[in-house]
Amino acid sequence: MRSFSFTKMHGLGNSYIYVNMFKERLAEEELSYIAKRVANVHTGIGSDGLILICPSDVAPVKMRIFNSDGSEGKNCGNGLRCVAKYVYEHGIVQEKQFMIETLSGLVQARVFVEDRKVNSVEINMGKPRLSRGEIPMVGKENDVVINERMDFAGHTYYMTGVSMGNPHAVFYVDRIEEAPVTTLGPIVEKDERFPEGINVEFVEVVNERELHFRVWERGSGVTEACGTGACAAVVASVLNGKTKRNEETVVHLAGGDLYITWKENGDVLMRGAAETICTGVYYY
Ligand SMILES: N[C@@H](CCC[C@H](N)C(=O)O)C(=O)O
Repeated sequence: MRSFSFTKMHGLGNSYIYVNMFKERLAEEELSYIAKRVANVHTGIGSDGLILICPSDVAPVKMRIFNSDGSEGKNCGNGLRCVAKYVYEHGIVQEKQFMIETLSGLVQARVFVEDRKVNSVEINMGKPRLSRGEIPMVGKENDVVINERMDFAGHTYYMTGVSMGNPHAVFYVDRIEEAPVTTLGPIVEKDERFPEGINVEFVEVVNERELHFRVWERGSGVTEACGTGACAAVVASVLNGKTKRNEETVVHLAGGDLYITWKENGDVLMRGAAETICTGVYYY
């Protein structure tokens, strides 16, 4: 029987099993299988997926994220904050500001420390990518998708598309409690107009500085929070004239709040909590 040490962490209830690949060895061809196994709440540990904290050639650390269905994502906002907390608290980095490599590029992390513990983290997520080609979405490669009329399952909706290194479809609703997360979410996720699938976000605008938010994540379904999704929601809201550029917006997710600013220079800043739940050894 094989085993590895893990740490379970969460960002606003979006939980992953984190494995320190500076110490552990997992076979590349087994990663998808391991993600599915550990995520299972009955027969595994229970999580939204698996995150590997890996050595990098271009930064002090690299994050890889696998959803609970075993698919590999290219970015994860809540995961980045937890990785930043982990590497700082485990002495893998000594600075309070450092770069993290992801499959979609480099981001900058800044940890806020009290009594040697990281209590919140800010990530500069870089610039959103807005063209259909970048999201990716079928159609004219360079066109943006802002409040575009789209039909799903015979009904008409209006969608804004944003990539934060991973793809997001943002829909506005009048009341967040009535958002069709579990009905429309899976239909949009697998729609053939999104060749790599898509994360689906529902947003209620409270005012110019506050949004309510729920998510159906590609590869994991309903989760308590999605960091990249919350960034996409703020970018979409600026593009739709609902919130302001260069001003912090509070996004209320099911698991708590994130503070997000789409800066004048194009970068998106995301700030919020990162928590350790437990550590253990997993046998498989
Ligand atoms: N929960 C994450 C996003 C995880 C990956 C996503 N499901 C995808 O496949 O793109 C976040 O906090 O951003």
